Amino acid sequence: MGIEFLKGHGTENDFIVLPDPDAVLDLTEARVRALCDRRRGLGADGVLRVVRPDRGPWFMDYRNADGSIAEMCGNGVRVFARYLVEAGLEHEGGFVIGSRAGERPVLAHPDGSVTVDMGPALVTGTGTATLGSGAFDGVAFDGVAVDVGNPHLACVTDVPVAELDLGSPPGHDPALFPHGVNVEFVNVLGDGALRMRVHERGVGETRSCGTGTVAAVAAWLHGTGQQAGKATVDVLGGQVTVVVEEETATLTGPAVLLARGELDRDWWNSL
Ligand SMILES: N[C@@H](CCC[C@H](N)C(=O)O)C(=O)O
Repeated sequence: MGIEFLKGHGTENDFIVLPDPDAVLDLTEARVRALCDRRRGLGADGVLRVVRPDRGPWFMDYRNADGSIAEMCGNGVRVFARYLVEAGLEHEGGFVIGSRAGERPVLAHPDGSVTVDMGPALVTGTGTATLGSGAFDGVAFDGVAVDVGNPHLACVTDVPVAELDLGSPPGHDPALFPHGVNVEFVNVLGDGALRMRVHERGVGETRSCGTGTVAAVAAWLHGTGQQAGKATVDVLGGQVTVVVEEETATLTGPAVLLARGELDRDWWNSL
C-alpha cells in the first residue's frame, strides 16, 4: 500500500498534505525536497504533515520546499483546517491547530474559507532588503521586521511590486535575521487595500504567503502610526483579508483541496 497524500492550496501557495497521525513517516529533508520538486516530484511550496500528539490538538508539521522547518504557515494552516474538516476529523466551525509557533484557533466557514487567529504581529525593528537582480538590482528597500511566529521583513514601497524581480533572494542583515527571513514588498493601493509580492525563506518567490500578508498589514499600520486596522491584501494568487489588533491578528482566505492519491512506496524508500 502506498502513502496517502492530498494536494491543496491557499491563494495558490500550494502544499502536499501528508496524513500521518502517529508520526511514523520518516520525513527527511531529501523526501520533502523530492516531493516538492515540480519535475521529479508532485510539486509544491511546502509539506503539511498532519500529526496528532497525545491528547493534544492536531499539529501542523510544516516544511518548506527546500526541506527546512518553519514555525508557522498562514496559508498552510487554512489548508490544514480544510483537510481536517473534509476528513471528518474536525467539524466546520471553531477548533484549534497546533504549530511550532503555538496553538492557532481557526474558524472553518461553510464556503470553504478559513479564518485563523494568527497571534500577535510583533514589530521588532527595521532593516533593508536589497534586490539582487532585475531593474532594481542593488537597490535597498526599507522594511519593518515583523515576527508572526516566523520572521518577516515587510517593505512598503512606492515602486510598483509588479516591476520587481524576485528571482534571487533579497539581501538582508543576518544579524537581524540569524535564521533567515521572508521578505515582502508592499504597495498601498488605497486605505485598507494592499498589494504584495513575497520571497519566502526556504522556497523562493511564491504566489502568496499568509504570515507575510499579516506582516505587510502590520508594517503598513506601523508606518502610519496605527496599532490596529484591517486591510485586504492582493497577492499573485488571489486575495486575503487581515485584521491586526494590539493583542492578535486574524487572517481570512480560501483553502482548497484538489487531489488525493498515494505515493509509491518504492519511490519513497529510494529517497
Ligand atoms: N507560505 C507560508 C509561510 C511558510 C514558511 C516560511 N517560508 C518560513 O520559512 O518562515 C505562509 O503562508 O505563511
